[in-house]
Amino acid sequence: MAEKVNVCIVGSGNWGSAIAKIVGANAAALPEFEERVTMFVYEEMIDGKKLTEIINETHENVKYLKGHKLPTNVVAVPDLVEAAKNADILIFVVPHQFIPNFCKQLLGKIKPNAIAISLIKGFDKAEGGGIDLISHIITRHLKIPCAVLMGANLANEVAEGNFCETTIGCTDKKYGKVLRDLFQANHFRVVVVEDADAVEVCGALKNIVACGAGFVDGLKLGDNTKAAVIRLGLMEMIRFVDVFYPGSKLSTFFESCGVADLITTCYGGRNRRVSEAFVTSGKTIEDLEKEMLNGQKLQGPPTAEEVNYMLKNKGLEDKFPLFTAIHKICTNQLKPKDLIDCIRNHPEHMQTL
Ligand SMILES: NC(=O)C1=CN([C@@H]2O[C@H](COP(=O)(O)OP(=O)(O)OC[C@H]3O[C@@H](n4cnc5c(N)ncnc54)[C@H](O)[C@@H]3O)[C@@H](O)[C@H]2O)C=CC1
Ligand SMILES: O=C(CO)COP(=O)(O)O
Repeated sequence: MAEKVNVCIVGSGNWGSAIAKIVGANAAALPEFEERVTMFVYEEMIDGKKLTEIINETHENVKYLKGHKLPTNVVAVPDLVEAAKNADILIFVVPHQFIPNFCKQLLGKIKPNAIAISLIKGFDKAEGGGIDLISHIITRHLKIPCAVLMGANLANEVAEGNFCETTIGCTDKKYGKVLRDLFQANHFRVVVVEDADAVEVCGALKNIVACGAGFVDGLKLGDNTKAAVIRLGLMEMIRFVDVFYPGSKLSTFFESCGVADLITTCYGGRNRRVSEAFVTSGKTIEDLEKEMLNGQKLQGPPTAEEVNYMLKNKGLEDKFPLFTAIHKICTNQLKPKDLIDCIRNHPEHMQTL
């Protein structure tokens, strides 16, 4: 690591902006970091003015995190390579569907000894019928190590300064300290574990379950049904990690990235909210995303699609009936009311005595 560690935040949406509050404050306060933090902002016009200019003048991301001041040492940069080129630590925090394109743009343009950390929840479809973890895509394209940070971290609540926990998954212990220093705050407590793949998979999969929780809310089936969906979702998450990421630890599910993130997203997240409206309004998920989220992006429906792509290819759809039903509801192959029939005879109910 450089004498003064340079940090770049790649992304400036709802979570990107909330984490910029913490990272910016830590970079300003801690001697190991360079004070100036660059933040790549996907440029757009807001009432005739560039978003980067608004952020640099008012220190507020008025579109994605209204009402919160960013530290003045966080500098919005509209050019991705310009923002990232001097960074020793690259924090990736963009909706997951954009990451392959970002990696292409950064290839050969960053410091060769930089490290990355991904806050992105989602997968990408891989050739051969499987899926890729976002951190693996970053490492493969940019040839740098990539840790992950996932947890029960609804961005607006983190920005408010309400207490929460998070999990950093980092296979190389030597980066654990600098990453914890960069993210830890009084209200944002970091636990570092080595089981990085499982941490990342938890973060991605819970967004699918949150859609199921939203359907249950929209159908007004009550809290017991929602608890069943959350429990079966957790069991499918554990089975998924068991099947596709063997060697991972069950204990990882008890970190913030596991059960805690599953709960918070199934009660307070965007995926839940839009999925509820999908049932009650009869509109499409794409239309509701535009109407309700003002440019923010849903991760659950595309993640359900990516997971289904792999399960279908491997003939495993029936082993994951909840994930499968949620994907089929999102894509109108099933009606929301069919959800319960799909999970009534879940493999979890078939345990022999
Ligand atoms: N918002 C939250 O509460 C949390 C989000 N996350 C995860 O963090 C990741 C990023 O989420 P958010 O920061 O909330 O993003 P967001 O949902 O607010 O998405 C908007 C961002 O996408 C950018 N964008 C839109 N179109 C684009 C394009 N064509 N190319 C590149 N960028 C484009 C926008 O400029 C904006 O920065 C996601 O994987 C999400 O699951 C994780 C924890 C909490
Ligand atoms: O990941 C999140 C909380 O940890 C945010 O979930 P949503 O994208 O559903 O809002």
